[in-house]
Amino acid sequence: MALLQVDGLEMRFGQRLIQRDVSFKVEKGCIFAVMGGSGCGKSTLLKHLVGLLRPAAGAVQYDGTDYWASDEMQRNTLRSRFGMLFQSAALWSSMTVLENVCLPLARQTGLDARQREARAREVLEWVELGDFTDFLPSDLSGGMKKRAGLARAIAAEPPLLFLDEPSSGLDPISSRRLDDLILDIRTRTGAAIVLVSHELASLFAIADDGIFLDADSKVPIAQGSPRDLAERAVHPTVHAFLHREVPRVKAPALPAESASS
Ligand SMILES: Nc1ncnc2c1ncn2[C@@H]1O[C@H](COP(=O)(O)OP(=O)(O)OP(=O)(O)O)[C@@H](O)[C@H]1O
Repeated sequence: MALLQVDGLEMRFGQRLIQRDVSFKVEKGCIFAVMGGSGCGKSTLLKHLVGLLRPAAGAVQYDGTDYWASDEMQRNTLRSRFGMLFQSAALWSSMTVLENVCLPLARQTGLDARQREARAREVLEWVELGDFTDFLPSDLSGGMKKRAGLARAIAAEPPLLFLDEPSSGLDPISSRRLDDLILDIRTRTGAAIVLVSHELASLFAIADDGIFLDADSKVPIAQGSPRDLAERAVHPTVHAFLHREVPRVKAPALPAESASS
């Protein structure tokens, strides 16, 4: 049974359709990419996957349990199995890095205070922030904030990790380090990771599978690993995105008089 299964998901804001007919599965240990141009609905999909938005139609299941068919207590249990890194890293500004990482451990595990601190320090070592545990988020660089956010997301070893553009705003070297870190986290924890990203190098390096959402037709237009799609996708939008090309558009016909002159 898939860790995450999405069937016929339809996403709307009021009457406005964002995407429909979204279906896919994510197995344990898979890194799954949500791809597509700006505004196609990638972040909105992630919010549906973590229970922040309710689908207009369709179902999201975790280990066979339908999220929206569950009662509030079951949903809380399901949510406790997710780790999330939002684009902004969303750290608590008045708490130190260590306190930020301890917080989900208090909510999601039965560890006592001493065990929580030991675990938080261990995870901060993984993301190379072991020397910055007492810093406030405002004293960290953008890349360090992302790594602190990642440490917080993985501290409780959730089986499912959702990352919204983890490498946005990072220089190429920091971005590459973050890719290595994500692969390392998958190896260490066995988590399935659902990732929204525009970074082609990162998508090719780490994603095993994925879905491509199209802003024009408002349906997914390709499924597979970014590497495979780059080689075989025939849809011009997918091809252009993965080869960093400007999509070919039909040239407008010239007015009859200028065409003849
Ligand atoms: N809370 C909201 N209310 C109404 N419309 C929204 C809301 N959030 C997002 N949208 C709209 O939904 C569409 C998809 O937005 P979303 O942020 O999911 O796109 P995206 O693919 O993640 O874009 P980007 O790559 O630029 O971050 C956009 O047209 C956006 O304006």
